Amino acid sequence: MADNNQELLRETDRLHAVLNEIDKKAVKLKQHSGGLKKDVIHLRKTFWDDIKVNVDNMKEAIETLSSVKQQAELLSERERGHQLIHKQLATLSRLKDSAYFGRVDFLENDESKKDVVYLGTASLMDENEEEFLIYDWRAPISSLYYDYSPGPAQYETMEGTVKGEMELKRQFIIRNGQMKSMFDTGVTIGDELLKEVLGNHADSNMKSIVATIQKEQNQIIRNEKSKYLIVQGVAGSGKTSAALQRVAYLLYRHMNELTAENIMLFSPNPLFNSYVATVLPELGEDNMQQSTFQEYVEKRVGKRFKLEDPFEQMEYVLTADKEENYQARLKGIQYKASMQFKELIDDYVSFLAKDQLIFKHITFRGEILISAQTIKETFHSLDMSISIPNRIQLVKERLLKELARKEKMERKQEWVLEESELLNKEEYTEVYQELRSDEDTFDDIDREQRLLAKKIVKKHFRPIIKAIKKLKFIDHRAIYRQLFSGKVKQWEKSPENWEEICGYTLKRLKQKELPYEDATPFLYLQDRIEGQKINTRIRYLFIDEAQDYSPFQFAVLKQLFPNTRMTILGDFNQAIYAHTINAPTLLSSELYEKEKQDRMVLMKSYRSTRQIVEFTKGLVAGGEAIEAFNRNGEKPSLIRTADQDHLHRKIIGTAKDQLSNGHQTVAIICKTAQETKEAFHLLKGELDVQLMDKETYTFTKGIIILPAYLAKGIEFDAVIIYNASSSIYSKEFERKLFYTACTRAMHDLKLFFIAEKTPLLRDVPSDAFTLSNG
Ligand SMILES: Nc1ncnc2c1ncn2[C@@H]1O[C@H](COP(=O)(O)OP(=O)(O)OP(=O)(O)O)[C@@H](O)[C@H]1O
Repeated sequence: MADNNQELLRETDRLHAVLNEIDKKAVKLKQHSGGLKKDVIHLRKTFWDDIKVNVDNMKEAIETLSSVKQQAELLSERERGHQLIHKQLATLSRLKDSAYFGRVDFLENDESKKDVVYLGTASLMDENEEEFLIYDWRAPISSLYYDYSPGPAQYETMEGTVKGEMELKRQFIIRNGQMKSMFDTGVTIGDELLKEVLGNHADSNMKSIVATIQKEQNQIIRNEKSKYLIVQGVAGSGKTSAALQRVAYLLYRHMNELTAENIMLFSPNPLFNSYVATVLPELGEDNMQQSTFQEYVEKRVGKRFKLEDPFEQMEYVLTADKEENYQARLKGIQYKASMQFKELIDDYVSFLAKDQLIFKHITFRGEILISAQTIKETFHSLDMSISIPNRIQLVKERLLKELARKEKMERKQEWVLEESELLNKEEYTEVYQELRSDEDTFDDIDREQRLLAKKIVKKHFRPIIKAIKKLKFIDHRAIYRQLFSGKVKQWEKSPENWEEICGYTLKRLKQKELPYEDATPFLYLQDRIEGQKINTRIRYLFIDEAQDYSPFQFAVLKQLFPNTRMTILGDFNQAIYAHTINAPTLLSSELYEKEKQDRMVLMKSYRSTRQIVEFTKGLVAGGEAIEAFNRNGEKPSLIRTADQDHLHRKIIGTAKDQLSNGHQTVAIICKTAQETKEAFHLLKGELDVQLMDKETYTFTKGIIILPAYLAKGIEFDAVIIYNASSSIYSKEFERKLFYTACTRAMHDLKLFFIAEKTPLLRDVPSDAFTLSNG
């Protein structure tokens, strides 16, 4: 047994021996690094000494260039070497703190000697570089630790399955190089260690979970089979954690051909980006690329519209139900997320191909250089059987030719002469020098003037050429608007309420606003006309909070990343956007070809105490199946208050108590940004509270106040639901938002309300919470 003193002594001795080896390795590396550093400094100082610069003739110039190149290569090789050592030293320092966290003894079938495998965040060899003192947790054999309890066990390698018997499984807690505890486990990963980890306080950064990865999470981390790996996991089941460890795993598995530059994570908001940013560096890996879908859309829409973000749309859906267009917009949001709308756009593209594409004039100095009508005629003069994007390319070529002709003609214009007279001295000298280098021309005044004119016109035409190359002559705004106009109002495939949807959309587009629900269709239509943009750099894409994406968005992502493997993680119970009401999302299996998808389901929640999970599972349909990890705390409390003033007094007292009880992050979660702002102004005089809005990129410990949709993906020691009254959370479609808010709590959940509590609590068993008057 692990508490056997002899065993503990043996393990402590081994730990010391390993630490010793780490020290020795570090010393060696430092010596080597010192040498390299000197080399680098020396090379930089003497870079030009060994190079004979000679550019008198071509041959000499080539020789000079090649010796510069050689010298630069030498320098960069030394620099790379230095960086590598720096990285290795950082790994050793991590191992010095916590060398390993697990051990398995495994006897392979038909072998007489067992393998003793110690698992840590990186591997370490012995002095002779023969035996592994520590195995990286991502090594094939390490899988045993996550997948089996003692008994028959097996693991996969490149060569096939290795079978045998696991004779021992042991866990260690090693901190600052000290053995804090160790225990042998029977079950997969002992509850003890997990309980200890989960009982800790929340941080403003996520932590790595390598020591306690659960079997089903390990399957997600190591899955390499399918193009689409789809994970439906209940709140707090470790989806984001598994995704990040999976990134680390992939970087290890494919270390020679994959770098962090080839992996991208789409996350729900910028705050989440900073929340997860420390996990990979903690594991010694570089962070993957991170973005939000909105960032991608924004970049592409550019300045053409005032683009709405998903949070503004959410705010509208939650607060504007009294506005006259509300229903029309809601229907529009749902329709525009669907594949039906995508099909309608496809039909529209065929219609455009005939003769309805809209172009912009190409203008110069306030005059039309090439009219939209001419561009249109050019487009329609081309063979109809050629695809639109190819025809656009041909139009582009012709426009560039035409522009070259116009550029020549422009040189004779009066303004060019005027501008050449107005050139300042520097500009003139520059031109003059250029002319001088052109043999025998400097005394030819006419020639000089012509060249000057050429240069001036060229400078002015450059932005036009650039715009043409970027296909700016297509009027995408007008084309999208036309889709909703009288001209094409009656589509065979248009939905019942198409007129209403058109009315609302046109109103927004005319104000140069692009509602969030129109952003994806707008870009899709643009791509159908210009040709698709394809990203080949990203080889693995992770989409967290996948329930927020519509089938239409997925169609666009699939086109953008045709060869990318995707890991798609989400929870249908947290689908809070209006387009997901009774509609498929990125988690729906019908979006994927059967043979290309692998689906995993996580039912156990690790984040919250058993009492919080028992409460929150009553909030959603099918919640009975959600399992709680067995960690105890207080039951959530519902506190009735008389009015807003009373509510505030109670919240202030509760938040302060939670902090003094040792909770480090306390979140007051409101329904909307509007409610958050109002509450913040009323509370801030008496409570040290930080306001979080969509522009907040980081948060620190203490009390924060934020709307529920920004709390997505994040967790807090204690959560206060600001106002769970029936007047605030009254509609069925707010259920998932309410569930998302409550499931952010790790240890403590308190809900306040005025007069009557929300009807969304109706199915929560009364013994799952305490109810009191404040
Ligand atoms: N195997 C594990 N060992 C230790 N901690 C774990 C493990 N799995 C999950 N956790 C912890 O549970 C919490 C929730 O994990 P995570 O945020 O990854 O869940 P999620 O499924 O993405 O949640 P949500 O959908 O609610 O945002 C985190 O604190 C995480 O560290």
